[in-house]
Amino acid sequence: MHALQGSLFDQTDEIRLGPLSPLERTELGAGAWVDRLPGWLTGADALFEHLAAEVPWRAERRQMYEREVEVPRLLAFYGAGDPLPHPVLTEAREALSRHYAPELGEPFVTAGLCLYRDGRDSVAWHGDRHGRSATEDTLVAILSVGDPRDLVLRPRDGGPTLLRLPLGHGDLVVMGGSCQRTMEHAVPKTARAVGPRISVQFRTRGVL
Ligand SMILES: O=C(O)CCC(=O)C(=O)O
Ligand SMILES: [Fe+2]
Repeated sequence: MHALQGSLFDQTDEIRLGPLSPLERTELGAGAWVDRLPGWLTGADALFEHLAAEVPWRAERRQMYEREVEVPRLLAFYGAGDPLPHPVLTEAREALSRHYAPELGEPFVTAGLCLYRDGRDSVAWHGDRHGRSATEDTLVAILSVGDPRDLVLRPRDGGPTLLRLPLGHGDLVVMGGSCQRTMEHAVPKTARAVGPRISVQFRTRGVL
């Protein structure tokens, strides 16, 4: 794993969330949208180091045709009521639940964590469509720390990539509306020399 290159913009060790008011929405069509707030969290490098060391990361294996292959990223999952691995993540979940309550009508309850060790780690095109999000609109909020990696979005029924969002160092992105059903997202592999990134995804009950 590459060493994390500390961001010039994030030389503080104090781990702190800013206000959510500067969130900016991009409509993607067919009821899908994305909200963005770069640098929501300051002290992101310190949070990265804490999570990289303290979270019980698991390598998962997945059946691919005849072979079992390693999923190219490390994972951890915190269900409803599980204590999160840093108090600022609880704060983040609560702030997001408050901010989106009028639109979402329910709180964020779970946290999925992914560690992309280097540019060979990735996640393929998919929607978070297990459970209720297969048929209902939902919100998935992602807080990223570590070196930025691109989250890319395209329509599910074909068509070019509509958005390429570099996410790292405390950036927040929220996928909403029909996004998980009408769009797909991915974090592609990259040949660039990138350091590790951790993504924290907050979801509602029964959405995976
Ligand atoms: O790395 C990310 O921010 C995206 C992860 C993702 O799409 C997923 O785990 O469902
Ligand atoms: Fe996803």
